[in-house]
Amino acid sequence: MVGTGYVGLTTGACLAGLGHRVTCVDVDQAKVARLSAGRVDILEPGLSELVSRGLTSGRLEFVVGARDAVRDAEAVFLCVPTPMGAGGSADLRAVEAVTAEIGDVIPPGCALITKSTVPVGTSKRIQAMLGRTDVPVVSNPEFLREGTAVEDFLGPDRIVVGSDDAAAARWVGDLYADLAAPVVVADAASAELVKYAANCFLAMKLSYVNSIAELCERLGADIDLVTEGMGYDRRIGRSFLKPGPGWGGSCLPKDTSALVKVAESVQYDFTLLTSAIEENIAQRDRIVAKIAGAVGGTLAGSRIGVLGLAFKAGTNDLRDSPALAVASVLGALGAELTAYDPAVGGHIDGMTVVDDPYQVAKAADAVVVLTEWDEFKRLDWTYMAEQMDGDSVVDTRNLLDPHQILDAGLSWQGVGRPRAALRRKVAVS
Ligand SMILES: NC(=O)c1ccc[n+]([C@@H]2O[C@H](COP(=O)([O-])OP(=O)(O)OC[C@H]3O[C@@H](n4cnc5c(N)ncnc54)[C@H](O)[C@@H]3O)[C@@H](O)[C@H]2O)c1
Ligand SMILES: O=c1ccn([C@@H]2O[C@H](COP(=O)(O)OP(=O)(O)O[C@H]3O[C@H](CO)[C@@H](O)[C@H](O)[C@H]3O)[C@@H](O)[C@H]2O)c(=O)[nH]1
Repeated sequence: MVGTGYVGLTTGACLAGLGHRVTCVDVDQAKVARLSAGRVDILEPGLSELVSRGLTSGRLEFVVGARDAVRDAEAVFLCVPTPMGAGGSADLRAVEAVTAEIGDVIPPGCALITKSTVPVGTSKRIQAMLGRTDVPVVSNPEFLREGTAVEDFLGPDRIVVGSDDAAAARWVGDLYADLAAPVVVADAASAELVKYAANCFLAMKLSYVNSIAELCERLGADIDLVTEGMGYDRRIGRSFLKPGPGWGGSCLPKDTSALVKVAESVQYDFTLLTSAIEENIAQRDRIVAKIAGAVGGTLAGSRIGVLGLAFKAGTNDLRDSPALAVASVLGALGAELTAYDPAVGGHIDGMTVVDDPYQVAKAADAVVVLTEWDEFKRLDWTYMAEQMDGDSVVDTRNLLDPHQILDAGLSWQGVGRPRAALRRKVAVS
């Protein structure tokens, strides 16, 4: 397993738990030392336990240096980063570096598997770089979500394996036999495209929901009721319908951008997807405007309490966090920010990060919810109101019970929920 991040560590620890012998490799020596001592830095329920069990059983080990690690491997998984590169395409330097590092020492017959998200054509490129016909290259994209990585890995909706060597693809699919998930066996290009097609579909779904939320505000409808009504249609589904400050995280932004670039490379103008990306920026700007409105129109000199910094609840990952993006625009426009996130501490430029949620309310003109942590629902909002100078609460995740906020003497604004929508929700039977 090359790369011990969200994907590599989860895959390694889970496969060890399923009985495989796994060596996890990273270039980060300090991380390897921590992991070898059983210390996991990321917030992933169940992962520490799996790592400890793997270490104790001897089925899991952590090392620096891929060359030695792959010498007697039957399968090598590439789980290294593929961030957004200059110009918006996927940056494949880590994938290529590992391929170059191990290319001449992978044993014949060993499958080289891309679990990293890589553009269509990467399997072919790796095969060409290897210059070997005795090492099949297989695409096996990963669909786990951060915050539920172990649960998602062990209970996937599907496994996708793709290669121009069909037998190798099926062999990789068999590694997951214990997971009882449907296995889609494909050619390499199709498997690589599944990953982008899925992530970009999710991003488009969210941009669509955020657009409908905007319409709700302008038309006096309630997005919670609209999405509830939509979600019962099994063709649409109930999940991924929550409006918010925009979608983010380490995957959706870079993967949407990369697919636009892939489309450009074959002269296809993917306007549906570029619109979804533009809509995501517009959503962030509308949220900033809403917050500005809540402090009287001028952010300069205002004091804003920020609840939530992570890109979604359940993770301490700040990569491409919409919460941080909104906060940084507020800061750039002159607002003074005090922020709290249950999973994030330390210094962040442009704001004071505190470790007590009530401190964000101190002398604040407005308090803004940017990440949907359940903990914020349980705050004593009467006490929050007493701490504040102003009375505005902007709930960009529609997380709080508006009635509780109003009862505390504060004003409440959500997303796609005009004030008229504060009436009781219509029950669906
Ligand atoms: N994070 C997710 O939820 C998720 C889900 C599915 C797919 N993916 C994809 O999986 C890939 C990895 O993502 P991640 O979030 O796990 O990354 P990450 O940043 O959490 O971890 C990557 C790890 O790879 C290590 N690394 C970098 N270069 C290396 C090299 N040359 N040799 C060995 N190790 C090296 C880094 O030190 C780091 O520990 C990306 O392509 C991503 O798009 C991520
Ligand atoms: O109803 C919703 C659901 C999500 N989001 C936002 O969308 C973003 C992405 O959320 P999520 O998809 O849960 O995060 P990730 O952990 O990045 O997972 C995505 O990206 C991974 C990396 O490719 C894939 O493996 C997963 O299948 C895919 O869901 C976050 O900012 C969320 O706050 C909403 O605003 N409303």
